[in-house]
Amino acid sequence: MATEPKKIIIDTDPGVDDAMAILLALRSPEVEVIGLTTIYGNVYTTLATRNALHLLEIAGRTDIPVAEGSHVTITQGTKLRIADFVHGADGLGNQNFHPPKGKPIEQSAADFIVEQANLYPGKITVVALGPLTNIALAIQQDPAFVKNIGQIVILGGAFAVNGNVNPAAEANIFGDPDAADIVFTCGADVVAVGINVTHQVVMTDADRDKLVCSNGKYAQYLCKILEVYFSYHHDAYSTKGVYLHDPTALLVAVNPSLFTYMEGVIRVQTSGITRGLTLLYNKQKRFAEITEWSDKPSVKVAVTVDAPAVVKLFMDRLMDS
Ligand SMILES: O=c1[nH]cnc2c1ncn2[C@@H]1O[C@H](CO)[C@@H](O)[C@H]1O
Repeated sequence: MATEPKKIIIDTDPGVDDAMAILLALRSPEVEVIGLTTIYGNVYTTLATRNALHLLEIAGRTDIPVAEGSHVTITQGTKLRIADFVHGADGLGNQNFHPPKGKPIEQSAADFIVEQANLYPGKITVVALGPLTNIALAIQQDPAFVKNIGQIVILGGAFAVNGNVNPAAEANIFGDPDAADIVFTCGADVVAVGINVTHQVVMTDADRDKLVCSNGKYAQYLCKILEVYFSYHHDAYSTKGVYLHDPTALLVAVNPSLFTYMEGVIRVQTSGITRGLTLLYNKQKRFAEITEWSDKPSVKVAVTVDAPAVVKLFMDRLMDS
């Protein structure tokens, strides 16, 4: 008996590696993308929406709705940290593509996520690739959301390693630490994939050459937008290639057995010099005192990844497109 594909909503701030993840999802029969919701992070939300619509037009999938998300943090903060130096001013490698023809739907991202979780209780997976504002809003808007949502896969956090914004914080959590703390402690089925895992998954310069030489339609598109992302990595890291953050997290929804996990309680530091720090309590010690981790629900955190298998799946599916 054929199993039905898993319904996923991708909450995204495209972004070069977001584009990789979205195109990979559209090439993955294990999942059905039922919507994209947008958020600030790699670009501002308005541009994220435009890029999401653009990517669906490139892919010939304008049947998939795009719902625009929040322009401010969960605490109404407007001083956002935008990573245009990683992805280019347009978020897609400074290619200045034509504006998309399509428009976002009238519903907000949070309303769309809540509605879909209600329509298909236990069946929807949200793959969150940016700051977690929209997901926290969904949790606040609907008390039944936590019970209705199937799973929330989060690209975010730096578990027992340095961050990528500063030594304490990873970019998506740093973008809205208050929202992240709400999502990690909400009680839903949450899986976190931090940069301790995604930094093991590298697309090398040689892999890029392979993409360039392939006839895959999506591969050809990605090659156009990769230059800025590659040169940022060459400057910022000593790795010979780029990290596949977003596609790696997407693959948790596609094939969870590519990873191993541990369970524990995650809290997020929301102020001070370690704002955005994610701290996992692994439950190996029973503390005498009540702590900020006591009585909070556990989540799953990815700890290892079959990196060669992830890179291969990514390459194969994009080259064969
Ligand atoms: O150095 C960086 N600063 C800010 N954002 C980054 C950096 N590297 C990658 N990303 C973006 O943030 C997420 C992973 O933390 C990824 O979505 C990536 O696109």
